[in-house]
Amino acid sequence: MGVGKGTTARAFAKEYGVYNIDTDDLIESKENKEIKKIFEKKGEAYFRECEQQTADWIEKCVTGTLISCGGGFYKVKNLKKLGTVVLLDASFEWIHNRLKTAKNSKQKLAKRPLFQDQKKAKKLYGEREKAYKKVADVVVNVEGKEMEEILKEIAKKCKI
Ligand SMILES: Nc1ncnc2c1ncn2[C@@H]1O[C@H](COP(=O)(O)OP(=O)(O)O)[C@@H](O)[C@H]1O
Ligand SMILES: O=C(O)C1=C[C@@H](OP(=O)(O)O)[C@@H](O)[C@H](O)C1
Repeated sequence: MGVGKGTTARAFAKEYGVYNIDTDDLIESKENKEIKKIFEKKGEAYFRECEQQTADWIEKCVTGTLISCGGGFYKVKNLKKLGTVVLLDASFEWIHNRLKTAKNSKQKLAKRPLFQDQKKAKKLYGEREKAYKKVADVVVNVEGKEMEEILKEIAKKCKI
């Protein structure tokens, strides 16, 4: 949540001339609702089902594409069948601080239902930290780094 998956994926796609898709965008489009509204109206469990359906579609239909995802997507059953898993890593405090001090920070926090309560968000981060590292093929620490450096590190570690 807020580490920069979407932004980095878009920058990477531009730099390396590949196509990229985002699982949250795909879900919003299919459901014709913003993520926030899906959580409000149908609940988190339903959203997780949407993520699994998206993962199933990716496994069946998508190749040669950079995919960014939501922070909970790592839980889909077939994650390791989808491709190289890149973890963008940063501390909770750093992520929270960047979101908090961003230009339209209210909006950025509001669109993330699981980031509404800072204590709960930190707890979730703590619970996921180990699991993220376990599923990742490649880990790139992004804290305090310029985008150019992040992109180079991803490309090098993924041998692109
Ligand atoms: N490398 C970066 N440098 C500066 N700001 C960034 C960078 N990556 C992301 N951001 C900012 O951080 C916020 C969260 O990024 P986003 O890509 O939406 O994260 P995620 O997809 O992981 O939730 C956005 O406001 C974005 O503009
Ligand atoms: O961490 C999570 O469980 C979620 C992260 C969000 O995406 P970002 O990681 O882009 O904020 C979005 O998928 C949804 O609000 C749930």
